[in-house]
Amino acid sequence: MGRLQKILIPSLGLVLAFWFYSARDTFKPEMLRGKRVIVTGASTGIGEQMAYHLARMGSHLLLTARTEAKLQNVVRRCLELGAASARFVSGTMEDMAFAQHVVREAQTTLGGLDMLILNHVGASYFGFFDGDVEHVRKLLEINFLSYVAMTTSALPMLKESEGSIVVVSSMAGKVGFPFTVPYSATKFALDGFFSSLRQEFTIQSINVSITLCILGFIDTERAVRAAAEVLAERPAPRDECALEILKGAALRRRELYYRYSSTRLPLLLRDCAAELLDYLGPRPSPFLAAVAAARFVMRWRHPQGQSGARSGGSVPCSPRLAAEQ
Ligand SMILES: NC(=O)C1=CN([C@@H]2O[C@H](COP(=O)(O)OP(=O)(O)OC[C@H]3O[C@@H](n4cnc5c(N)ncnc54)[C@H](OP(=O)(O)O)[C@@H]3O)[C@@H](O)[C@H]2O)C=CC1
Ligand SMILES: CC(C)CCC[C@@H](C)[C@H]1CC[C@H]2[C@@H]3C(=O)C=C4C[C@@H](O)CC[C@]4(C)[C@H]3CC[C@]12C
Repeated sequence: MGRLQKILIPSLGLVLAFWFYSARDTFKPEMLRGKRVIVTGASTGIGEQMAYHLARMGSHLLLTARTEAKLQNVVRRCLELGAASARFVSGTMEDMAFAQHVVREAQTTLGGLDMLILNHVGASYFGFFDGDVEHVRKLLEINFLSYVAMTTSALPMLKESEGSIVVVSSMAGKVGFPFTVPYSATKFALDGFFSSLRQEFTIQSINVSITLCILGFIDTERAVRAAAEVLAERPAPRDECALEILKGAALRRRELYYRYSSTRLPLLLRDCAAELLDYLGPRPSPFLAAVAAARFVMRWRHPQGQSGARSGGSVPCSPRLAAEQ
């Protein structure tokens, strides 16, 4: 009886705590109706899918990316799907002045902002770190500094609306993963900045939520092109991923994990047995990695039609694949 009490009561407590914590509120699409939302990196991939979901929910959309022609199509589709309004601004997030300009557009065209979704990501390579420091700097500007610049400019509007910031990050921003060294560094930086900022908001009673999204492998074109040959894991669907991000944002969650089994569960292991995770965890299948490396060497020797490898400075035996545009 004594042993039963010792095990049963704490277990029951844990189950109740988990149930209470995970079922606090439920998402309803009306939560996003009429909301004024910026989505960055909205010309393709997860950002494009978020724009379509928001359009169906009746939000006002301001979309951005570099490629005008793609943005035009996404805006047209958003209007067909029922967006309250949809427009775009095209430009590069390498330029902090452009990042700030997008936020000013929300002020002038939407009269304010309820949600800032930071999702864009600059092109990088999927292969061994090649020592290119300039590439790391440029990627930090696109994937990290522009997020900081947009947040800073948008804060007065977000304070006014008691709105939300959504930061799209990755498992590679929580654990070290081979072949994504520069990318991973930029995602870790996001966690440091936004998790600290969230604490300051709490101390200052600033009612702006920050949702950090920890994603696993998703089936967007660029990710599949870059990594599907090397990774044993099957990518998760981008439209479902986009909806989960929006649900987490609307419910003002601090972090969200998609998919849970390939993100939250390995992270629990990281926190209690980091070396075990290094050994077991985010590691490509050795067989697939060898096949990819062999294919890479073939392409490197016969570069016709090859799109992935950069000329000069790259390590010939690295499985650098077509992650660059
Ligand atoms: N797919 C995956 O497996 C995973 C993705 N993630 C994260 O999800 C987010 C979306 O990823 P995903 O949809 O796969 O990415 P995509 O490569 O499909 O899309 C990236 C978007 O960013 C835009 N972009 C690229 N460079 C710039 C730039 N210099 N300035 C402005 N915009 C730019 C692109 O448009 P354009 O080229 O027109 O500028 C595009 O709209 C990213 O933050 C990524 O890190 C996280 C984990 C896994
Ligand atoms: C602990 C393990 C069970 C989970 C491992 C998850 C691994 C396989 C997942 C987590 C994050 C994923 C990468 C990512 O975030 C974004 C990109 C950019 C894209 O252009 C090319 C693909 C790439 C590198 C993804 C590759 C697969 C990664 C490493």
